[in-house]
Amino acid sequence: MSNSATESGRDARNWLALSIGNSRLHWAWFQGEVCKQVWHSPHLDSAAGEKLIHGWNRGELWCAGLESPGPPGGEAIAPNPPLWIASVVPHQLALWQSYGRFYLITLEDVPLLGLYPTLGIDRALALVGAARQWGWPVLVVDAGTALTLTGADPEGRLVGGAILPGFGLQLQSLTEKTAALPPVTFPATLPPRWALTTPEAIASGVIYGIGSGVRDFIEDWWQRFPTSTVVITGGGGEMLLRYLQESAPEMAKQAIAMPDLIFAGICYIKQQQSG
Ligand SMILES: Nc1ncnc2c1ncn2[C@@H]1O[C@H](COP(=O)(O)OP(=O)(O)OP(=O)(O)O)[C@@H](O)[C@H]1O
Ligand SMILES: CC(C)(CO)[C@@H](O)C(=O)NCCC(=O)O
Ligand SMILES: [K+]
Repeated sequence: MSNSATESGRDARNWLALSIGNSRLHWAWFQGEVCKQVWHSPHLDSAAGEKLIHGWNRGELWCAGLESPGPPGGEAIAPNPPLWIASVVPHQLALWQSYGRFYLITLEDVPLLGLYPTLGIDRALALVGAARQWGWPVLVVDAGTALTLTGADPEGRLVGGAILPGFGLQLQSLTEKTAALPPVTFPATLPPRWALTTPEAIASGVIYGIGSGVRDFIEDWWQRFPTSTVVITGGGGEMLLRYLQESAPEMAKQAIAMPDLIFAGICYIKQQQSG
């Protein structure tokens, strides 16, 4: 095979996945089924989105001339990549609809039994992404802006789940709705449970509060499905695992961290649709 044929073969297999979350955009660059790179960017305004699409349409390397979004290191990506999108934020979705190779993933595309119509597509995709690797039954804990638990039974039927404010949102709401509580940045390590400063007391309340809640949900899940895999994902996933390692080491050993779980789900759906 000539060099250029190899090149174009590789380029044809290039595609992008975009998961539009409530706080950020999550991007992945794929070649076929191989995820080459994952990165995150802020939500874009329409000018930034149009600039990016304009570049793609002109056949420019997709990240050319843009500071964001673009993969760290700025590796070359083929022009006009198909863009597979999952969104839980309608106004951010509108931006991408003018792009010619735009594919929107909806609940109808997800082969999961017992779905309810307003279930978040991110939750559905995380579930099938986890099951593809670990099988059913499976429980996904996604520590994003909202923290969600989503479980499915041995037949791949949604059992249900729960939604609560995530780490960042809990910290932020305390600051915003009280007079005396200062902004607290997300700590890198577990705070002391019995804190003697205000910032640590806030961090303790939020982290041990969320952590023990999640632990209780997992215990309940294992009562129902003792062999189920538990997968932890989302920006707050590391903190959650740190909590479990300290407070419930046996549980932590059995929990699997998959930071890029949503992309496993998107890749699976794309494959199904591409035949
Ligand atoms: N350095 C950090 N500062 C603040 N929050 C952090 C930090 N690291 C992790 N987090 C936590 O992770 C969350 C971000 O996780 P993730 O990237 O999954 O979600 P997101 O982008 O906020 O959410 P979504 O996907 O819902 O937009 C924050 O809301 C917070 O709970
Ligand atoms: C819960 C979030 C915000 C998590 O990203 C998202 O999945 C969503 O908007 N869900 C819709 C409601 C539901 O899942 O029942
Ligand atoms: K979210």
